[in-house]
Amino acid sequence: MKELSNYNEFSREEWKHFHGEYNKQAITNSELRKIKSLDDEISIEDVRSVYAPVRHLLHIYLKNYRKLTKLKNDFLDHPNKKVPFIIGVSGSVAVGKSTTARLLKIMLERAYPQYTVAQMTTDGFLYPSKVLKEKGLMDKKGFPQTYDMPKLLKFLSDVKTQTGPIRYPLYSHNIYDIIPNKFEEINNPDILIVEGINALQLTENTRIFMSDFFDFSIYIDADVKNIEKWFLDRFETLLSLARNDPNSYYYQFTQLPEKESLQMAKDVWQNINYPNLLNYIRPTKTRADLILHKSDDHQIDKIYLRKY
Ligand SMILES: Nc1ncnc2c1ncn2[C@@H]1O[C@H](COP(=O)(O)OP(=O)(O)O)[C@@H](O)[C@H]1O
Ligand SMILES: CC(C)(COP(=O)(O)O)[C@@H](O)C(=O)NCCC(=O)O
Repeated sequence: MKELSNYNEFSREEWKHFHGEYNKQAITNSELRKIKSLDDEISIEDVRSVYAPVRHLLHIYLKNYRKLTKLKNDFLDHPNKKVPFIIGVSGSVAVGKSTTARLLKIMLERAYPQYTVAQMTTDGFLYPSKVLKEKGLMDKKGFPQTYDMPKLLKFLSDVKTQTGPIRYPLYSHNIYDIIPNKFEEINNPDILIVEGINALQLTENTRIFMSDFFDFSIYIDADVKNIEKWFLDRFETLLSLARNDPNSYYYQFTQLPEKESLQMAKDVWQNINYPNLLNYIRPTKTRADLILHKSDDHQIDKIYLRKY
């Protein structure tokens, strides 16, 4: 069976017609500036042609989800309380998950001001460096065994079942570690977007998986050579931000000759992030409801929507 045979494939030309409100709720340049992570350049054209129909599709799923939740509660004679609709976003390190998640958040908030939308990354559930060092996993960061999955699954279960604020830990690329004693809160939003390389993975030794909590899932795909380039570009940006910041993890590399620091980043890609993509992330692609494939300039060139 072909890898994507259970998906309908669309070009951006075909996809852009898939909503009844083309050009309505258009996003402005100033709003776009808000969602940019580091040096990215999401094009207005992508927002109009690709992400606006995605937003519309998400709204269809959301309306259906709410209806079903209510009917189920009626059936059980339970009061109908709000349960967050969770969107999972997965894909390689540096493919643009957080940029996409932020864009979707802004677009959903703008189109549906009646909904509260929250967004977070699973990075905060990586074990702290101290624990990774003890386990000999420092050169495997991002691999499935480097995440505290029971804690992450408990967190998602709390989001679906509790009504008050729920805390979660934070990871910083700048210090390359979990930030000690720093937490963020999720407070019963209408929509929660969860992005992470592990979002669609099946966990060993648990009865449930992250995807059990997702009401819609997206995988961001691109050719490996492009992702590697984006990883290296981001590394350079992090390096230039760290030049005057001795507290940054990246500061040490600013002291090396440029050729050496770039080679080091290439090694990190080759020895950690690429094997992770090949063995643990890419195999989860066909679990997503929607696959967005990017071309070399980050523009989405193909869209795959799951048939069943
Ligand atoms: N649509 C885009 N256009 C241009 N650059 C982008 C886009 N999306 C991501 N990038 C860039 O690619 C790199 C990785 O993006 P990021 O969102 O941090 O990825 P992830 O969350 O998957 O690790 C960053 O340098 C970011 O600025
Ligand atoms: C923390 C991460 C696993 C998360 O991935 P991301 O948010 O970059 O998609 C990744 O950025 C990472 O640190 N990987 C380990 C190797 C490295 O890039 O330094």
